Amino acid sequence: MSLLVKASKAGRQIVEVTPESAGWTHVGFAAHRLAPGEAVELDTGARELCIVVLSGTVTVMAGDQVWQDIGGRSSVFEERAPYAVYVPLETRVSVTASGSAEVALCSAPATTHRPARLIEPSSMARSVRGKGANTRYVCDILPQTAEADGLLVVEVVTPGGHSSSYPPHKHDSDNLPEESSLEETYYHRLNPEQGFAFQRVYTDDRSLDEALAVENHDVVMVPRGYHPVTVPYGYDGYYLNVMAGPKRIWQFKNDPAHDWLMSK
Ligand SMILES: O=C(O)C[C@@H](O)[C@H](O)C(=O)CO
Repeated sequence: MSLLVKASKAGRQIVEVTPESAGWTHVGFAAHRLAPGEAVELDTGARELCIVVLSGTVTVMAGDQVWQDIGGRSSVFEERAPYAVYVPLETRVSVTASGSAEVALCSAPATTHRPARLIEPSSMARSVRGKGANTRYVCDILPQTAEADGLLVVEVVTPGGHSSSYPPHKHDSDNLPEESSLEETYYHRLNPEQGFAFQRVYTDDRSLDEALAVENHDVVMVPRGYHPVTVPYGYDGYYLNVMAGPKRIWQFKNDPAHDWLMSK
């Protein structure tokens, strides 16, 4: 099975990964393009959900709570954090677009009945990582310091000609404090949209070693292994990461072969 999930060019649902389709246990991801007035409705069931308003403006209803006209980014490449909503398990949800909108639905198994909440852009830490052609821009949407059962959500902009998730790192061994075990999805966007990027997913023994050409809206599933990204000159890359695993801690290990880059 390829780790690349191609996006649908038309229709409301752009792409979807479920634990069943991925053959794993925790992470669920879907992206939807909504026309004005169009809605996506669901019941969270046994999962918690983080709705990320990637672009446009939407109204979110979760149980008896409503957040009217949240969002406002014209594109994921606009230099500002998104609005997001955390929704606990067993909750009826609707997301209705005010104008054209793109939303991400990020989910993981949950057991705690905590209140639904708006996650304001002002509460999200934005940081710059790396140097030179490894510089990238990170926004922590639902980090491990924020309440949730299992979900971690982060977005990253990689300028054209740069690498990110690099030096290559992995988090596939439940071996804290050295490393945690987290499944992960990458929802890729390119600007301009005809661009492409590359992501490699590989393990130390190379029993898994896939080099994937990703286009706008494609998802890469990372069940295990190192997972660096490079974006060619002329195009900027964006991805939204969803991670979850047995413990809600992001503790990664760099590939020893490339760890020297940290002190370059
Ligand atoms: O540092 C980066 O370039 C982004 C990565 O941390 C990315 O969020 C990831 O790989 C998470 O495991």
